[in-house]
Amino acid sequence: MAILEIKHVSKFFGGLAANSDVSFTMEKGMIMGLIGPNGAGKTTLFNCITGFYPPSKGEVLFKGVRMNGLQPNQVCHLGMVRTWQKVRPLAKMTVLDNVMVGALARTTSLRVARQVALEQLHVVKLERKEAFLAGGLPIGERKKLEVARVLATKPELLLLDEVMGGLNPAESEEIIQLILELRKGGLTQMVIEHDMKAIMRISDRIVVLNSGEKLAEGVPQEIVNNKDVVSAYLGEEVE
Ligand SMILES: Nc1ncnc2c1ncn2[C@@H]1O[C@H](COP(=O)(O)OP(=O)(O)OP(=O)(O)O)[C@@H](O)[C@H]1O
Repeated sequence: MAILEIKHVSKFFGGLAANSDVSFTMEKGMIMGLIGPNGAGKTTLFNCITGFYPPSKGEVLFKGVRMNGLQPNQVCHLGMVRTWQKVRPLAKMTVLDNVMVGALARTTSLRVARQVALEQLHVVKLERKEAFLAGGLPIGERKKLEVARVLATKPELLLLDEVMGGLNPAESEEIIQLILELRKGGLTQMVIEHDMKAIMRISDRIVVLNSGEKLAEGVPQEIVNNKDVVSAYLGEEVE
């Protein structure tokens, strides 16, 4: 059974269709790349999947359960969680406490939450910063902190929204390796990313959105060779 089924999802803001009749499915353990030009509707689709917006039409099934109408915390509890393009850590709290907030979605024990948070800081290689204030971290480490915080909620499906945005090549490479490590551990992931080389490397399949609609879907090689995709990205580097 597919872990995620997006069925004919549309989202309207007044007269604007930010998502229009989008359908695709994801199998457990895969990485799905979600790409498209600016304003294509990628973040809106994340919001519709994870309960931040109710879809105007269509439905989202996670592990066969209908997500429409659920709140983000309920969706998180069922095992699906997203990161944000613009990371906003709890600036005046330590790095460890930030990650404990994620862990507390699953436990009421501070001791257990601390243990889970330390494990996740180790996964993202931020363990040496556990006592630092989150607000003082540089952007590369803030992004890792955001990933640790959502990992601490123990998701089965993780949605990453431009987690490499604003990072230098070395920091991006660290995130790529992290995403690949998480896949090895069996975590299913959907990744929005503008860095085409990165998305081609990590994705098992890719969905392309354009003006709210699904323009194409396939393995990376099919997407690179798709004329419609190339023309949607005219002027942007696809390979
Ligand atoms: N809350 C909102 N109210 C009104 N319009 C919105 C809202 N959120 C998004 N939009 C519009 O919906 C369209 C899709 O936006 P969205 O942010 O989903 O695109 P995107 O593909 O994630 O873009 P980017 O790559 O620039 O982040 C845009 O035209 C945007 O202005």
